[in-house]
Amino acid sequence: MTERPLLSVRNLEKHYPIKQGILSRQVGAARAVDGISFDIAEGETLGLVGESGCGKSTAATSIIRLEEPTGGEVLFNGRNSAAAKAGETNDVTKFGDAQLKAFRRDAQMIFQDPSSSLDPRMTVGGSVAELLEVHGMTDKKRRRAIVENLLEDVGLSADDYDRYPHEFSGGQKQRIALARALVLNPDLVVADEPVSALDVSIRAEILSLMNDLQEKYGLSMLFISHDLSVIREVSDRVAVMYLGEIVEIGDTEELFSNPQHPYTEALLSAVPRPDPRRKRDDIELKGIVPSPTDPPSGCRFHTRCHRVIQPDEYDLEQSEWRSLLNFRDGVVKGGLDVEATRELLSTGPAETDADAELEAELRREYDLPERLSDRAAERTLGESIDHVVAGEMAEAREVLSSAFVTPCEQEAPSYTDHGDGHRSKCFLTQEGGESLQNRASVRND
Ligand SMILES: Nc1ncnc2c1ncn2[C@@H]1O[C@H](COP(=O)(O)OP(=O)(O)OP(=O)(O)O)[C@@H](O)[C@H]1O
Repeated sequence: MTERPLLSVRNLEKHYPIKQGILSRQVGAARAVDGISFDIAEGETLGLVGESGCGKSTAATSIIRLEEPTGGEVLFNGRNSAAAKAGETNDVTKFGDAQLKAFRRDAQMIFQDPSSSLDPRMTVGGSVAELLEVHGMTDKKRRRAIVENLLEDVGLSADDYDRYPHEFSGGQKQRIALARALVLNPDLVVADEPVSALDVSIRAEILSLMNDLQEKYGLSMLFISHDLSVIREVSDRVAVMYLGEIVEIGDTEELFSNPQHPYTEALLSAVPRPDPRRKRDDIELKGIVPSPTDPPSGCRFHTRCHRVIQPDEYDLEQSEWRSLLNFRDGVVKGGLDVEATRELLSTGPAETDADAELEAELRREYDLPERLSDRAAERTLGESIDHVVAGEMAEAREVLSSAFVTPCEQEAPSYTDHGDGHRSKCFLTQEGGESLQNRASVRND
């Protein structure tokens, strides 16, 4: 690793305004990327992983300045981007037109759909060579020679120069997109889900080609995927993103073998195992990713976390505590439709006790046992369910939101350093310094 990283992203933000009314007044913001920081060294691949909607693509397009970031810095030390020129900024977010043009040589992007970067009316060679022309190469023969060479480098043939995109398969089109990304000899390639749209049989070929090209061209890469197996294969380091934030970052093998954030742990538990007979505790990530327009308070993952912290006064099974918070949120945030549940039950046998049946159904719906293992918590839960059954929702909300509060929602955790650049953002490892592996494993049965 050289002293100065090729790319340093610092507190990068992209907030989309939410407007309403005829005057289009701004009423809020979608915090798609909300203060992310990382470095990418020369020749290094950083994998960026997370569920759909967590902000990966927005991070990519903001870094490359296809969209204007709303905050933070993107410090870039590429060959042509003027960083070397005394007195000029190396912050991409502040680049003027000339610097931006140079940056567009140094930093290239590859998208999930290769067709998006290919003009169907141009030969593939023409659309790759076009970039050389735009950046000042006037010699047509030279352009053709360079592109023919490159087509061979990406596993196509020089003869493919005069063919059109529709004559190629998806995998071949992604090879052409790679040639297009590489023709200006960039320092950085940002690849956003480059193999997700391809047949599984083709994926391995393209990934291995990308690995080879990276070595040959000495590229740095930001590789985005929702698929941890793909990320593991290509990345030197991995950043895990959740709802606009990076919750964990570290060397690939370290992060995979010793995850420090419950979200990473849950993502890893969903990766297919080489040997399915090997026992492992599957962690089911329940619920959808909350909206970046209204992210949860404190730790953003607390609404789904299987390790969400209990207050000292209770001694509940961890899964009970999770269910209790889900029930609380259902009542408090209005996700629970008591009348619909009651109506559904009213089709059952007439002689059953409707209120008792409703209580049982609510407990079933939220995976709450007949009785919680903690007596005080059970008393409070019982009281709140009585209110719900009686239709006293305000009272139920009051009881639940004052009795069941997790420290995880009260303030945001800061990063804990686990050594060698491995950092995570969770109270569990922050407070005791104890690793997740040393804690009792948590299962969702
Ligand atoms: N132009 C926009 N205006 C408002 N919100 C947006 C806009 N573009 C994206 N978002 C929101 O920002 C969040 C992050 O989206 P983004 O596409 O970056 O996520 P992602 O992790 O790349 O997901 P995917 O893998 O599905 O593309 C989403 O909630 C999305 O709805």
